[in-house]
Amino acid sequence: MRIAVPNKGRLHEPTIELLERAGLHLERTADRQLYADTVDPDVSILFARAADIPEYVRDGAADLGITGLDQAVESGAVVERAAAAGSTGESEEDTDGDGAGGTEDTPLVDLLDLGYGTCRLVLAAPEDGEIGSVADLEGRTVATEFPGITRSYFETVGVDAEIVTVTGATELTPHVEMADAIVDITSTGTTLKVNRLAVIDEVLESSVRLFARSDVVEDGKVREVMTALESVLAAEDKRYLMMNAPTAKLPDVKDVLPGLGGPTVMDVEADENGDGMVAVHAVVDEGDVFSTITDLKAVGATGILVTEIERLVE
Ligand SMILES: Nc1ncnc2c1ncn2[C@@H]1O[C@H](COP(=O)(O)OP(=O)(O)OP(=O)(O)O)[C@@H](O)[C@H]1O
Ligand SMILES: O=P(O)(O)OC[C@H]1O[C@H](OP(=O)(O)OP(=O)(O)O)[C@H](O)[C@@H]1O
Ligand SMILES: [Mg+2]
Repeated sequence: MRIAVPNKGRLHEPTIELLERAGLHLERTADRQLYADTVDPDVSILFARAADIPEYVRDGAADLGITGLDQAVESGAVVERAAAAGSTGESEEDTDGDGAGGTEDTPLVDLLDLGYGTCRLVLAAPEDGEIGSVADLEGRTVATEFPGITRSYFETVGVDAEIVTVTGATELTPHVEMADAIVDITSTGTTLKVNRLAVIDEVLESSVRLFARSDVVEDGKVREVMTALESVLAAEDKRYLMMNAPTAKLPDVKDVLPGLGGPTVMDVEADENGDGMVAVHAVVDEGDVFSTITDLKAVGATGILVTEIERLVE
């Protein structure tokens, strides 16, 4: 089974890190290699441009792909969100398949939101300029790296604008009379601000997803990879707490722990006075750690350890 992942750009490093944390260690010898084996003999990695990954998956060159939702929609694919159990669910976003000129009806299934590369595709125009709403763009020019999504957006809002395709530095185009507005990615908003551009409308919300072709969604290996990635995401905002407590205080300790299920309790040697002691382990939300520790100390827990969790399979 092959997974296509970004070969460069801002999505490359976090994607490799995620695969590693999921236990799919890459075995590669040189940088810029196009292909890598993993510790699992049945899983290999293809490195491709983020924009090409949807096509690799649709064509069957890869079974899974990791890239931005914006790239999947721009590829012209119909993007379906996976239902919880894995069967294909409803269509998401404005992905009627003709958006970016795609003709084939091969859906891409959005299996998992991987939680990074979070950004918005927005329509923006110079601050204090003539363009204050999308209607002002009738007969005007819009520059973008996403011509398919942009064309589809203008069709939906019923405004006839000319689309100019650029491959980068889109924010510059309104200032050199190439375009009256742009459709581009924003996350912190810094680039728009520096270029004195104001957001007029939101076109698409995006983040990095795990995509599959619909015919491989139920495949056992695909499920395994998905579970491994999910286990990393599930562990991210959890911490593992370990502590000792007098056996007599165990009910109080249990009351304080908002853990996943009940805590694990083990007998340990009695203290110097011969009183019974237990070791208690529990998984708690990262956001609860601070207050939980205060409460645990108050009920007599000692030797409290907090550690990160690599993966959590529920
Ligand atoms: N500022 C941003 N914040 C969050 N996510 C972003 C941002 N810019 C881009 N992305 C996401 O990353 C994807 C790829 O963008 P990136 O610029 O890294 O790749 P690229 O354009 O193919 O690479 P390069 O620009 O080096 O050729 C985008 O499609 C989008 O999903
Ligand atoms: O809202 P911000 O945080 O400022 O991010 C937005 C910028 O990030 C992306 O560019 P990128 O850094 O990928 O450069 P690129 O144009 O070379 O792809 C995007 O094209 C915007 O220009
Ligand atoms: Mg970029």
